[in-house]
Amino acid sequence: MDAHSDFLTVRKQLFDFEVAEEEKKGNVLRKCSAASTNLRTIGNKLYSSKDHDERTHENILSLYSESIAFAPVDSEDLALAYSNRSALLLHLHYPEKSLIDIGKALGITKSTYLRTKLLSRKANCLELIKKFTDREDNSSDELKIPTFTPSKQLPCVAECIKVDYNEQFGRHMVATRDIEPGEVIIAETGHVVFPRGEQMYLNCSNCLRLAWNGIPCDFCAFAIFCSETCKKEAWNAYHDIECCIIPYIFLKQKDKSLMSHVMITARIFITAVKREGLEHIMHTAEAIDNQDIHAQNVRTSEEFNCTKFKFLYNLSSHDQDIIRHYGHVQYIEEDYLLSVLYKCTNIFSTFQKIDSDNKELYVKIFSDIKKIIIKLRNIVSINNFGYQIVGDKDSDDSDFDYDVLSTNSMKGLLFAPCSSFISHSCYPNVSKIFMPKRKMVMMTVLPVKKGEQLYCCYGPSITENVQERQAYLLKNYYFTCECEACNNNWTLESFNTLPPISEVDNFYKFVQDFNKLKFTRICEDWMENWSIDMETIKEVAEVCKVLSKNFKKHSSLLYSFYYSIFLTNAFIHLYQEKRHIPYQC
Ligand SMILES: C[S@@+](CC[C@H](N)C(=O)[O-])C[C@H]1O[C@@H](n2cnc3c(N)ncnc32)[C@H](O)[C@@H]1O
Repeated sequence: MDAHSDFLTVRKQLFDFEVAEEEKKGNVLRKCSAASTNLRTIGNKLYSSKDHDERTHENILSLYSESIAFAPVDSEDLALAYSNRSALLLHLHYPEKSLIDIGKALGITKSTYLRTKLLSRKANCLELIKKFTDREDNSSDELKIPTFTPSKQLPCVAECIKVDYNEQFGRHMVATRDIEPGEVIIAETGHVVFPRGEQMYLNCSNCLRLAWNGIPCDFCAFAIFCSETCKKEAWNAYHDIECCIIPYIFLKQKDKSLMSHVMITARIFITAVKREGLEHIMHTAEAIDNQDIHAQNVRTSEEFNCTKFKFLYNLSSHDQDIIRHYGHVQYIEEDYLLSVLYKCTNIFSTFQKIDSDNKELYVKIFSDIKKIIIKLRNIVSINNFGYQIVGDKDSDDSDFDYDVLSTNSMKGLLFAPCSSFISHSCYPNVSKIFMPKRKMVMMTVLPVKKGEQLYCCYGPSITENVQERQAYLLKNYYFTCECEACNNNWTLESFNTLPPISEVDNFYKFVQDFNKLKFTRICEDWMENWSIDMETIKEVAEVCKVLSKNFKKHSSLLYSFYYSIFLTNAFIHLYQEKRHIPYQC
């Protein structure tokens, strides 16, 4: 193709897209009273239905918050949506949260009828506050996790860890001393997050915190924030630009599960352009793309700055593997992202002025930008973390779901670039938890010897067979797993096949030691009360040591695995953000 036809293709791609078309088709893209009323009405229907459970409460909250997001600024619709959400919050016995929404509604409405209703609800709230304050909200920011001395290489990583490189795993994390189980090794505040499709109006768009009193963006209808601070932070970092494109991305992206990937890509790109300037990031990208693979992987400590584009653009992207898997299908998303950014924002203003006679330059610039967006999208695919939370115990006593991998408990995606240097293992020695304000914390759940690699679990573990887990990792992360468990064909079943007693060197001594540790009491206590504290964790660690001292390698692996699961659950129980939407009302 010659430069002229390239130029025509680029122009067509950038200009043929007519945003108004979507609205002509009746798709709601902006704040709109009718859409807000509609959402409120659906919420009201659910609210007045007979049976409420946790899921119903969650749906009503989401619908009222969505109605708030669609209501035009300072409109009666906005007042009504806040008013309805205040009714739900009072219904859930959250009088203090209800008062916040009542205040917002009173500040807007001109209707005497609504004011009277709101004032009467306010009196009910105050009455209830006299009896008790809001139920405990477990999404506190102040949960204290054990701290560590930061490494010089990466400040969010403990000094007992360094980033290393080899051909087999690429960059990975290695222990620089023996590490005990239970040590915190990484505490990173994610660079950006994006909520999962159906969670968009429940959780803060900027930090993923459950937004009981979510406040809307003043311009678009596609973001809810947990506080004015998050709203401002998002606006300054990326939302001023994102706000103009998000409706179109939302409409175009049929597969809502991919929406978060595209939006995280957009946020990384916008944030980088705002911080470092478009020309600068284009030069950086070109320099990195032209480096040989060794130079790309071995970095100096000065270059480990997680907020810098140079660092982000250097993460693993498996570009060639992705093309092999998906062909060019994925590029449609990036074309679209580029075209809405061009059409609806001034992010490319430096280049938009280029004289269209300089066709070659025009084509080069936009194909270079497209290349950057494609690579960022691939980086997001490989390096994102699913931000998980756990339900609260009393939401369903009989059937408490601790399945932390369940997608139901996933709020959205978190992009935490430093933590993504850690490799995967199906028998991991590190576990991760998610805390408010985009924080992800990793801690060891098995002993790690100096020089050993640290591994967390990207999804599958030895509870699945080797073929299944390898297929999952190849499909989602484009690698054939070379962890110890896969190399040795380990599964839980293969551990279970050995008769434990024949494995013990001195059975009676072992039984004596074991009984001293009252392991059964610990397990019973845990199952009944979920009461795990640091003392219990230490006791279980002792059990683990006795087991590994007395058992030969194979059997001790089984116990170590159970121990690591115990510790993982203990940490989740102690520290991870919990979703407590009451199931009773
Ligand atoms: C999130 S990145 C980890 C950091 C990456 N090694 C780097 O150099 O940037 C995931 C990639 O690391 C490599 N990797 C991680 N765990 C692995 C494993 N168990 N076996 C083989 N490769 C692995 C794969 O290339 C995978 O796509």
